Amino acid sequence: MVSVEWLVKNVTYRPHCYICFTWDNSVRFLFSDKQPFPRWDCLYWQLLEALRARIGDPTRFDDSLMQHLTLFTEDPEREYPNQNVVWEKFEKAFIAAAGLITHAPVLRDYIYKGLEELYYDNIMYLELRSGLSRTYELDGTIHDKVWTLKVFQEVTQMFVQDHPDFLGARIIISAHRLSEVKTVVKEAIQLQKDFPDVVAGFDIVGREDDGRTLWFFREALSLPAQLGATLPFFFHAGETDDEGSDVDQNILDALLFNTSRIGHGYAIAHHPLAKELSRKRNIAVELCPISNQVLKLVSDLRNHPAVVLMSEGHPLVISSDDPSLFGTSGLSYDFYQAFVGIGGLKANLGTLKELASNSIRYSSLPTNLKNKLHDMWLEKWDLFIANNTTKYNLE
Ligand SMILES: O=c1[nH]cnc2c1ncn2[C@@H]1O[C@H](CO)[C@@H](O)[C@H]1O
Repeated sequence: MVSVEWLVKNVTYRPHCYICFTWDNSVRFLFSDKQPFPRWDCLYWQLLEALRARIGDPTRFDDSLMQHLTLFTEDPEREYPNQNVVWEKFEKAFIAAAGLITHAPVLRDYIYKGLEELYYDNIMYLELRSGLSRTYELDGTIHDKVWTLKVFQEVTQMFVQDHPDFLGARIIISAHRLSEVKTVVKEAIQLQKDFPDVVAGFDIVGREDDGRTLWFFREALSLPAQLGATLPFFFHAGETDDEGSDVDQNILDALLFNTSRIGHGYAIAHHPLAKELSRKRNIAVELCPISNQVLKLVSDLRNHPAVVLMSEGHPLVISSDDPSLFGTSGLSYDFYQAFVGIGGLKANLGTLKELASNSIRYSSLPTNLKNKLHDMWLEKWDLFIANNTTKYNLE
């Protein structure tokens, strides 16, 4: 969520930060008040402060750290020849960042800073997918998910106090498809009950193509209904061009499990029944145009199925997926790509207005807050148009 520039230039310069270079050319970070013990993936931890004092060119070193935390490369065609290679690097970057972000004092600053970056891009409300990782203190004390969720709630409230035109933020609790999904569903049910204002729902994340299907998790996903609990689903589904495979069925299963939105939904184009269901039930597809290009799902946006969805008036919203890993921040970059690349020559101001309005319409907010947010946004929109009619020739 937060730019890697901040992670490297601010967070890694804080005291007690250790680094380790792994055998598979990745890095790990750990804050500790004593020399950390070797781990299976990390034999030798070095205090960053001491390491930086020894090396000649700290700027180059910091640049190399940033490269570990993003997908940026000078030569993407050569470095990432296919989806497998780029996904491997992608997951490594998440693991590298985790050591920094899950340090309890950093997490507080990180959430605040993340909201700030969105706020500077005129974003007024956030729905964030998060695994709610456990967090750790300098002495090794571990906090559980409840603690992490409370911190998210506290920091968000603080941010809203400081920025009254920001409405708030909610979390979609996300389980990695390689994890114990059933356990996470049970936890999520409880957290949704205890924090109904903060927990929007549940999702399963991680690479879809070589992972377990939604159908594989059917028992876990039936739990909320069986227990009479509220746990709206916001499934990633159809982030694949692997037509006809088991994972290609996820999109239909997501709908049959009553998903509230569909993350990516790239595969929807060749499932007419799923497309019809999604349209009829008014289930929006979350487009992530930059993610789809960087992670090599599509090389040219004009070939993105959303080109057709948009011209059919299918419910669509824009999402940035993992902005800092793609070297972007906020949402404007993705709006731009959707506008120019997917909307094409027929896109106009009305396209942008519809997409922005959809963000609110298809959010998980209760109706009264949705209306409030929509009014707040419309006022800003009208003011912008009024002030810029001549400048941008908006007539
Ligand atoms: O676009 C995506 N599709 C599926 N999974 C994703 C995407 N972006 C991030 N993650 C997953 O979220 C985890 C971090 O919490 C990562 O491990 C990654 O697998």
